[in-house]
Amino acid sequence: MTAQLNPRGDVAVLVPAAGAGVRLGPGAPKALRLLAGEPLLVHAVRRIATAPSVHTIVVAAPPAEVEAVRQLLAPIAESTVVVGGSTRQASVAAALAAVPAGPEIVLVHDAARALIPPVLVEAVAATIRAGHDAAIPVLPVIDTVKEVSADGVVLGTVDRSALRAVQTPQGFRRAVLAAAHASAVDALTDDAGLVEKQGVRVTCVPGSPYAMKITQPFDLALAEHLLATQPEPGVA
Ligand SMILES: Nc1ccn([C@@H]2O[C@H](COP(=O)(O)OP(=O)(O)OP(=O)(O)O)[C@@H](O)[C@H]2O)c(=O)n1
Ligand SMILES: C[C@](O)(CO)[C@H](O)COP(=O)(O)O
Repeated sequence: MTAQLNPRGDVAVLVPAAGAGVRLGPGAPKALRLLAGEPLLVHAVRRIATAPSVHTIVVAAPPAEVEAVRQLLAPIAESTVVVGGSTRQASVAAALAAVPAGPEIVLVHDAARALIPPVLVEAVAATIRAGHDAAIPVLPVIDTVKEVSADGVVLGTVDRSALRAVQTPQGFRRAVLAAAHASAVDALTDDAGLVEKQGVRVTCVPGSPYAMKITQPFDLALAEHLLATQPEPGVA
């Protein structure tokens, strides 16, 4: 049954899903690759739609797949599907432009992070609601990190105590994200990077291992295993 979003919710979630998935190997665009028999995008949107604050979902789809994505998501959740861009940043900008008047909190969530726990959506949104301009989920870096030269020689060991691995959903006050995209010059890998360039303070919240990004074949295998053996508590 199609999930109805909360008409009194204050959160719009943008889902960039237009990437090719080159690192996953040959095949369909990554958001349409199957995980436990369903496209990654379906997993992500179904979980986002479960979060009680979500008012709007806008998906940026691969240009050749816009109609297919509309049909795919119709039975899952109310959503708007727009044409994605040639970079992640362009896809987010296209989705942002389609957010209707109303939600003042905007989250950006990668379709590639298909196992997103709805509680993480709520935690990031709550941080913005509490008065922060921008919030990102992070995890500690658990490996020793080295700086290495182009020819593979160690230059030094980095102090990892201040390093964090960054996930999505990244959350913003709507006006802050809009201003950052309007002023963007270079393509950056995440939206927090754009608002940092505007001098905006970005607050960290605890991330989740389930919000892992499916990038390489190993990640897809891991996600399959997690779904089969250790599904996130509270997620069907
Ligand atoms: N032009 C693009 C590129 C990426 N994305 C989205 O941004 C998210 C994060 O990107 P990543 O996981 O790195 O996906 P790809 O760019 O598809 O990966 P690759 O670099 O392996 O091709 C993904 O949900 C992807 O679909 C997008 O909407 N538009
Ligand atoms: C937004 C992101 O998922 C945060 O970790 C990441 O920056 C996407 O970048 P990628 O280079 O496309 O993996």
